[in-house]
Amino acid sequence: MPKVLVSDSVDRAGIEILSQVAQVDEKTGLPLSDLISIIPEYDALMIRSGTQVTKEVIEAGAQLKIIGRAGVGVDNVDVAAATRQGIVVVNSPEGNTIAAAEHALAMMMSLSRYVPDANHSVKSGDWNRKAFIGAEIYKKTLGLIGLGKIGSHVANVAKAMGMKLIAYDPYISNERAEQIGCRLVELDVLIQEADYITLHIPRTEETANLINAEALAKMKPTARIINCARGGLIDEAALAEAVKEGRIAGAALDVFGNEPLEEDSPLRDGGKNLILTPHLGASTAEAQVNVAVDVAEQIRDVLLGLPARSAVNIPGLYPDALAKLRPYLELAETLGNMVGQLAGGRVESLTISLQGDLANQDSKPITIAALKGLLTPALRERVNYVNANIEAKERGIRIIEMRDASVRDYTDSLHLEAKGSRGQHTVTGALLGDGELRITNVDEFPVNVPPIQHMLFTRHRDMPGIIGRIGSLLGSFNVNIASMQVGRKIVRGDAVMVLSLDDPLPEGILEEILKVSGIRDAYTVTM
Ligand SMILES: NC(=O)c1ccc[n+]([C@@H]2O[C@H](COP(=O)([O-])OP(=O)(O)OC[C@H]3O[C@@H](n4cnc5c(N)ncnc54)[C@H](O)[C@@H]3O)[C@@H](O)[C@H]2O)c1
Ligand SMILES: O=C(O)CC[C@@H](O)C(=O)O
Repeated sequence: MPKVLVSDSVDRAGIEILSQVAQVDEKTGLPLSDLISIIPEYDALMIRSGTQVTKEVIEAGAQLKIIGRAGVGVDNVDVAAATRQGIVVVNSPEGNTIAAAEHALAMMMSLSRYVPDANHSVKSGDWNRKAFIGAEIYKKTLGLIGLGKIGSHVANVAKAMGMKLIAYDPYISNERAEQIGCRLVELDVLIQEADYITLHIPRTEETANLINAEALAKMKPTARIINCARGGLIDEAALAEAVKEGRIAGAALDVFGNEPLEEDSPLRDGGKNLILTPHLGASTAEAQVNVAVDVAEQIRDVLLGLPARSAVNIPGLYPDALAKLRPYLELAETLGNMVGQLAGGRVESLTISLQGDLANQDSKPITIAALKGLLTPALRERVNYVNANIEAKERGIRIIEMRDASVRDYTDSLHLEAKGSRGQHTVTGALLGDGELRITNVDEFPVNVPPIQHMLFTRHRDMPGIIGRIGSLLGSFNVNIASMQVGRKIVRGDAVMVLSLDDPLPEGILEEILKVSGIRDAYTVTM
């Protein structure tokens, strides 16, 4: 009988499902070293946010077939290490949507009417009605940062309560926002116009510290901000100061940069205008049953040799088909991610061309993998092989599939073309004999580079000195170049440069690159 380790507390409904097919051991609060020493015995691991599934845990889990996260965020799992080892990582992308949305709404109402402090005051023997004069939310403007599943539900409820809605989400179409009754605006406008700001975005390189001291300074003095999404989106020290000094009216946080929140965090001294909860967004009886059942069913299915429905890293295919397709899926996902970033946020269409021998393969999983890659910068772990198609359709992305067996530059290659806010861009990639990925063409210019985490692409005029100038500029910002490739069709004509970098590009450098004579465009791509 297979063995499942449940290392965080999950609802009994999940344990009962697992017990039908496996021996289930519940061992919560294990130190990392203990987890590493016992994990080799297990076929599956079920967690919430309390267990850190590091590379070491995954490498020790020689028998592991699946890691199930009873919740959305897989930030506590090294997904790349799991994928390399062929371990399926599954989550429950929707099981706690309503719970998290309702918590954000509860925070908004509590902030407006000082519910926590008023409650505390009565319980301490006081009857002070003057200290708690609140504000109405009716006819106030709610600014939603992120209009995905949770943001949309918050918007619908807030609309019914008479609020005006504005939203900032660079990956959502105007049509979708209109359906929800929201006006899409730029971030700066939202920050300056909203009476309430609520965040419903993942934490990514792009969103880390999105609400910093500068943004807080632009908010209305009567405005209140709520974060029930992820820690690290708001500068906590700057927020504590802004609330303390009355530069904004209040803040409510459920999530923090470090959890549990540090004892000496300045947020703890925020008074009645700062409400803190210990990451309770998903903590409803209903959500806990939903996520436990959703994930336990997937673990059961994978242990029985069936596909998982919400795999974050590997699509829901039968194991044999999956083993054959996996390298192409990785290629498609990488190219999708890359072409989406080159095309800019709001992608209108994606054309996927299967070339050479690949033209004879089942295109569906490859298209889904490309869409998953395309949507990953926006949705992170919320996009998976199951929902990528639906998410793309909801965003109004037109998908075109093509096959051309006659293209024979490589045995098989994949060509993606995306049209977005920065125009039309293309990327082609292939698998080398050893299974290594190669980008073989960018914007129809031939190159030969392996994809890596930090990359810089330029469009420029092929002319003497340009490569040296870009190299020196990166050097002056202390950015190390791992490799560099130039692709051109004719000498001294149009060209592309692809630089693989050891370090992320610091702020401001793109503007400097664009000033270099001969450079027409420059884009960063982070994988
Ligand atoms: N507090 C909790 O317990 C709890 C519970 C569930 C979910 N969450 C978190 O809530 C967040 C939102 O979840 P969801 O289910 O709505 O996710 P979702 O994927 O459905 O929506 C996220 C939205 O953010 C948008 N987005 C991405 N990058 C952006 C950017 N730079 N600027 C503006 N918008 C951007 C995306 O386009 C998308 O529409 C996630 O971080 C999730 O982990 C927290
Ligand atoms: O309560 C939890 O397990 C975390 C909930 C939430 O942040 C999630 O990512 O699903």
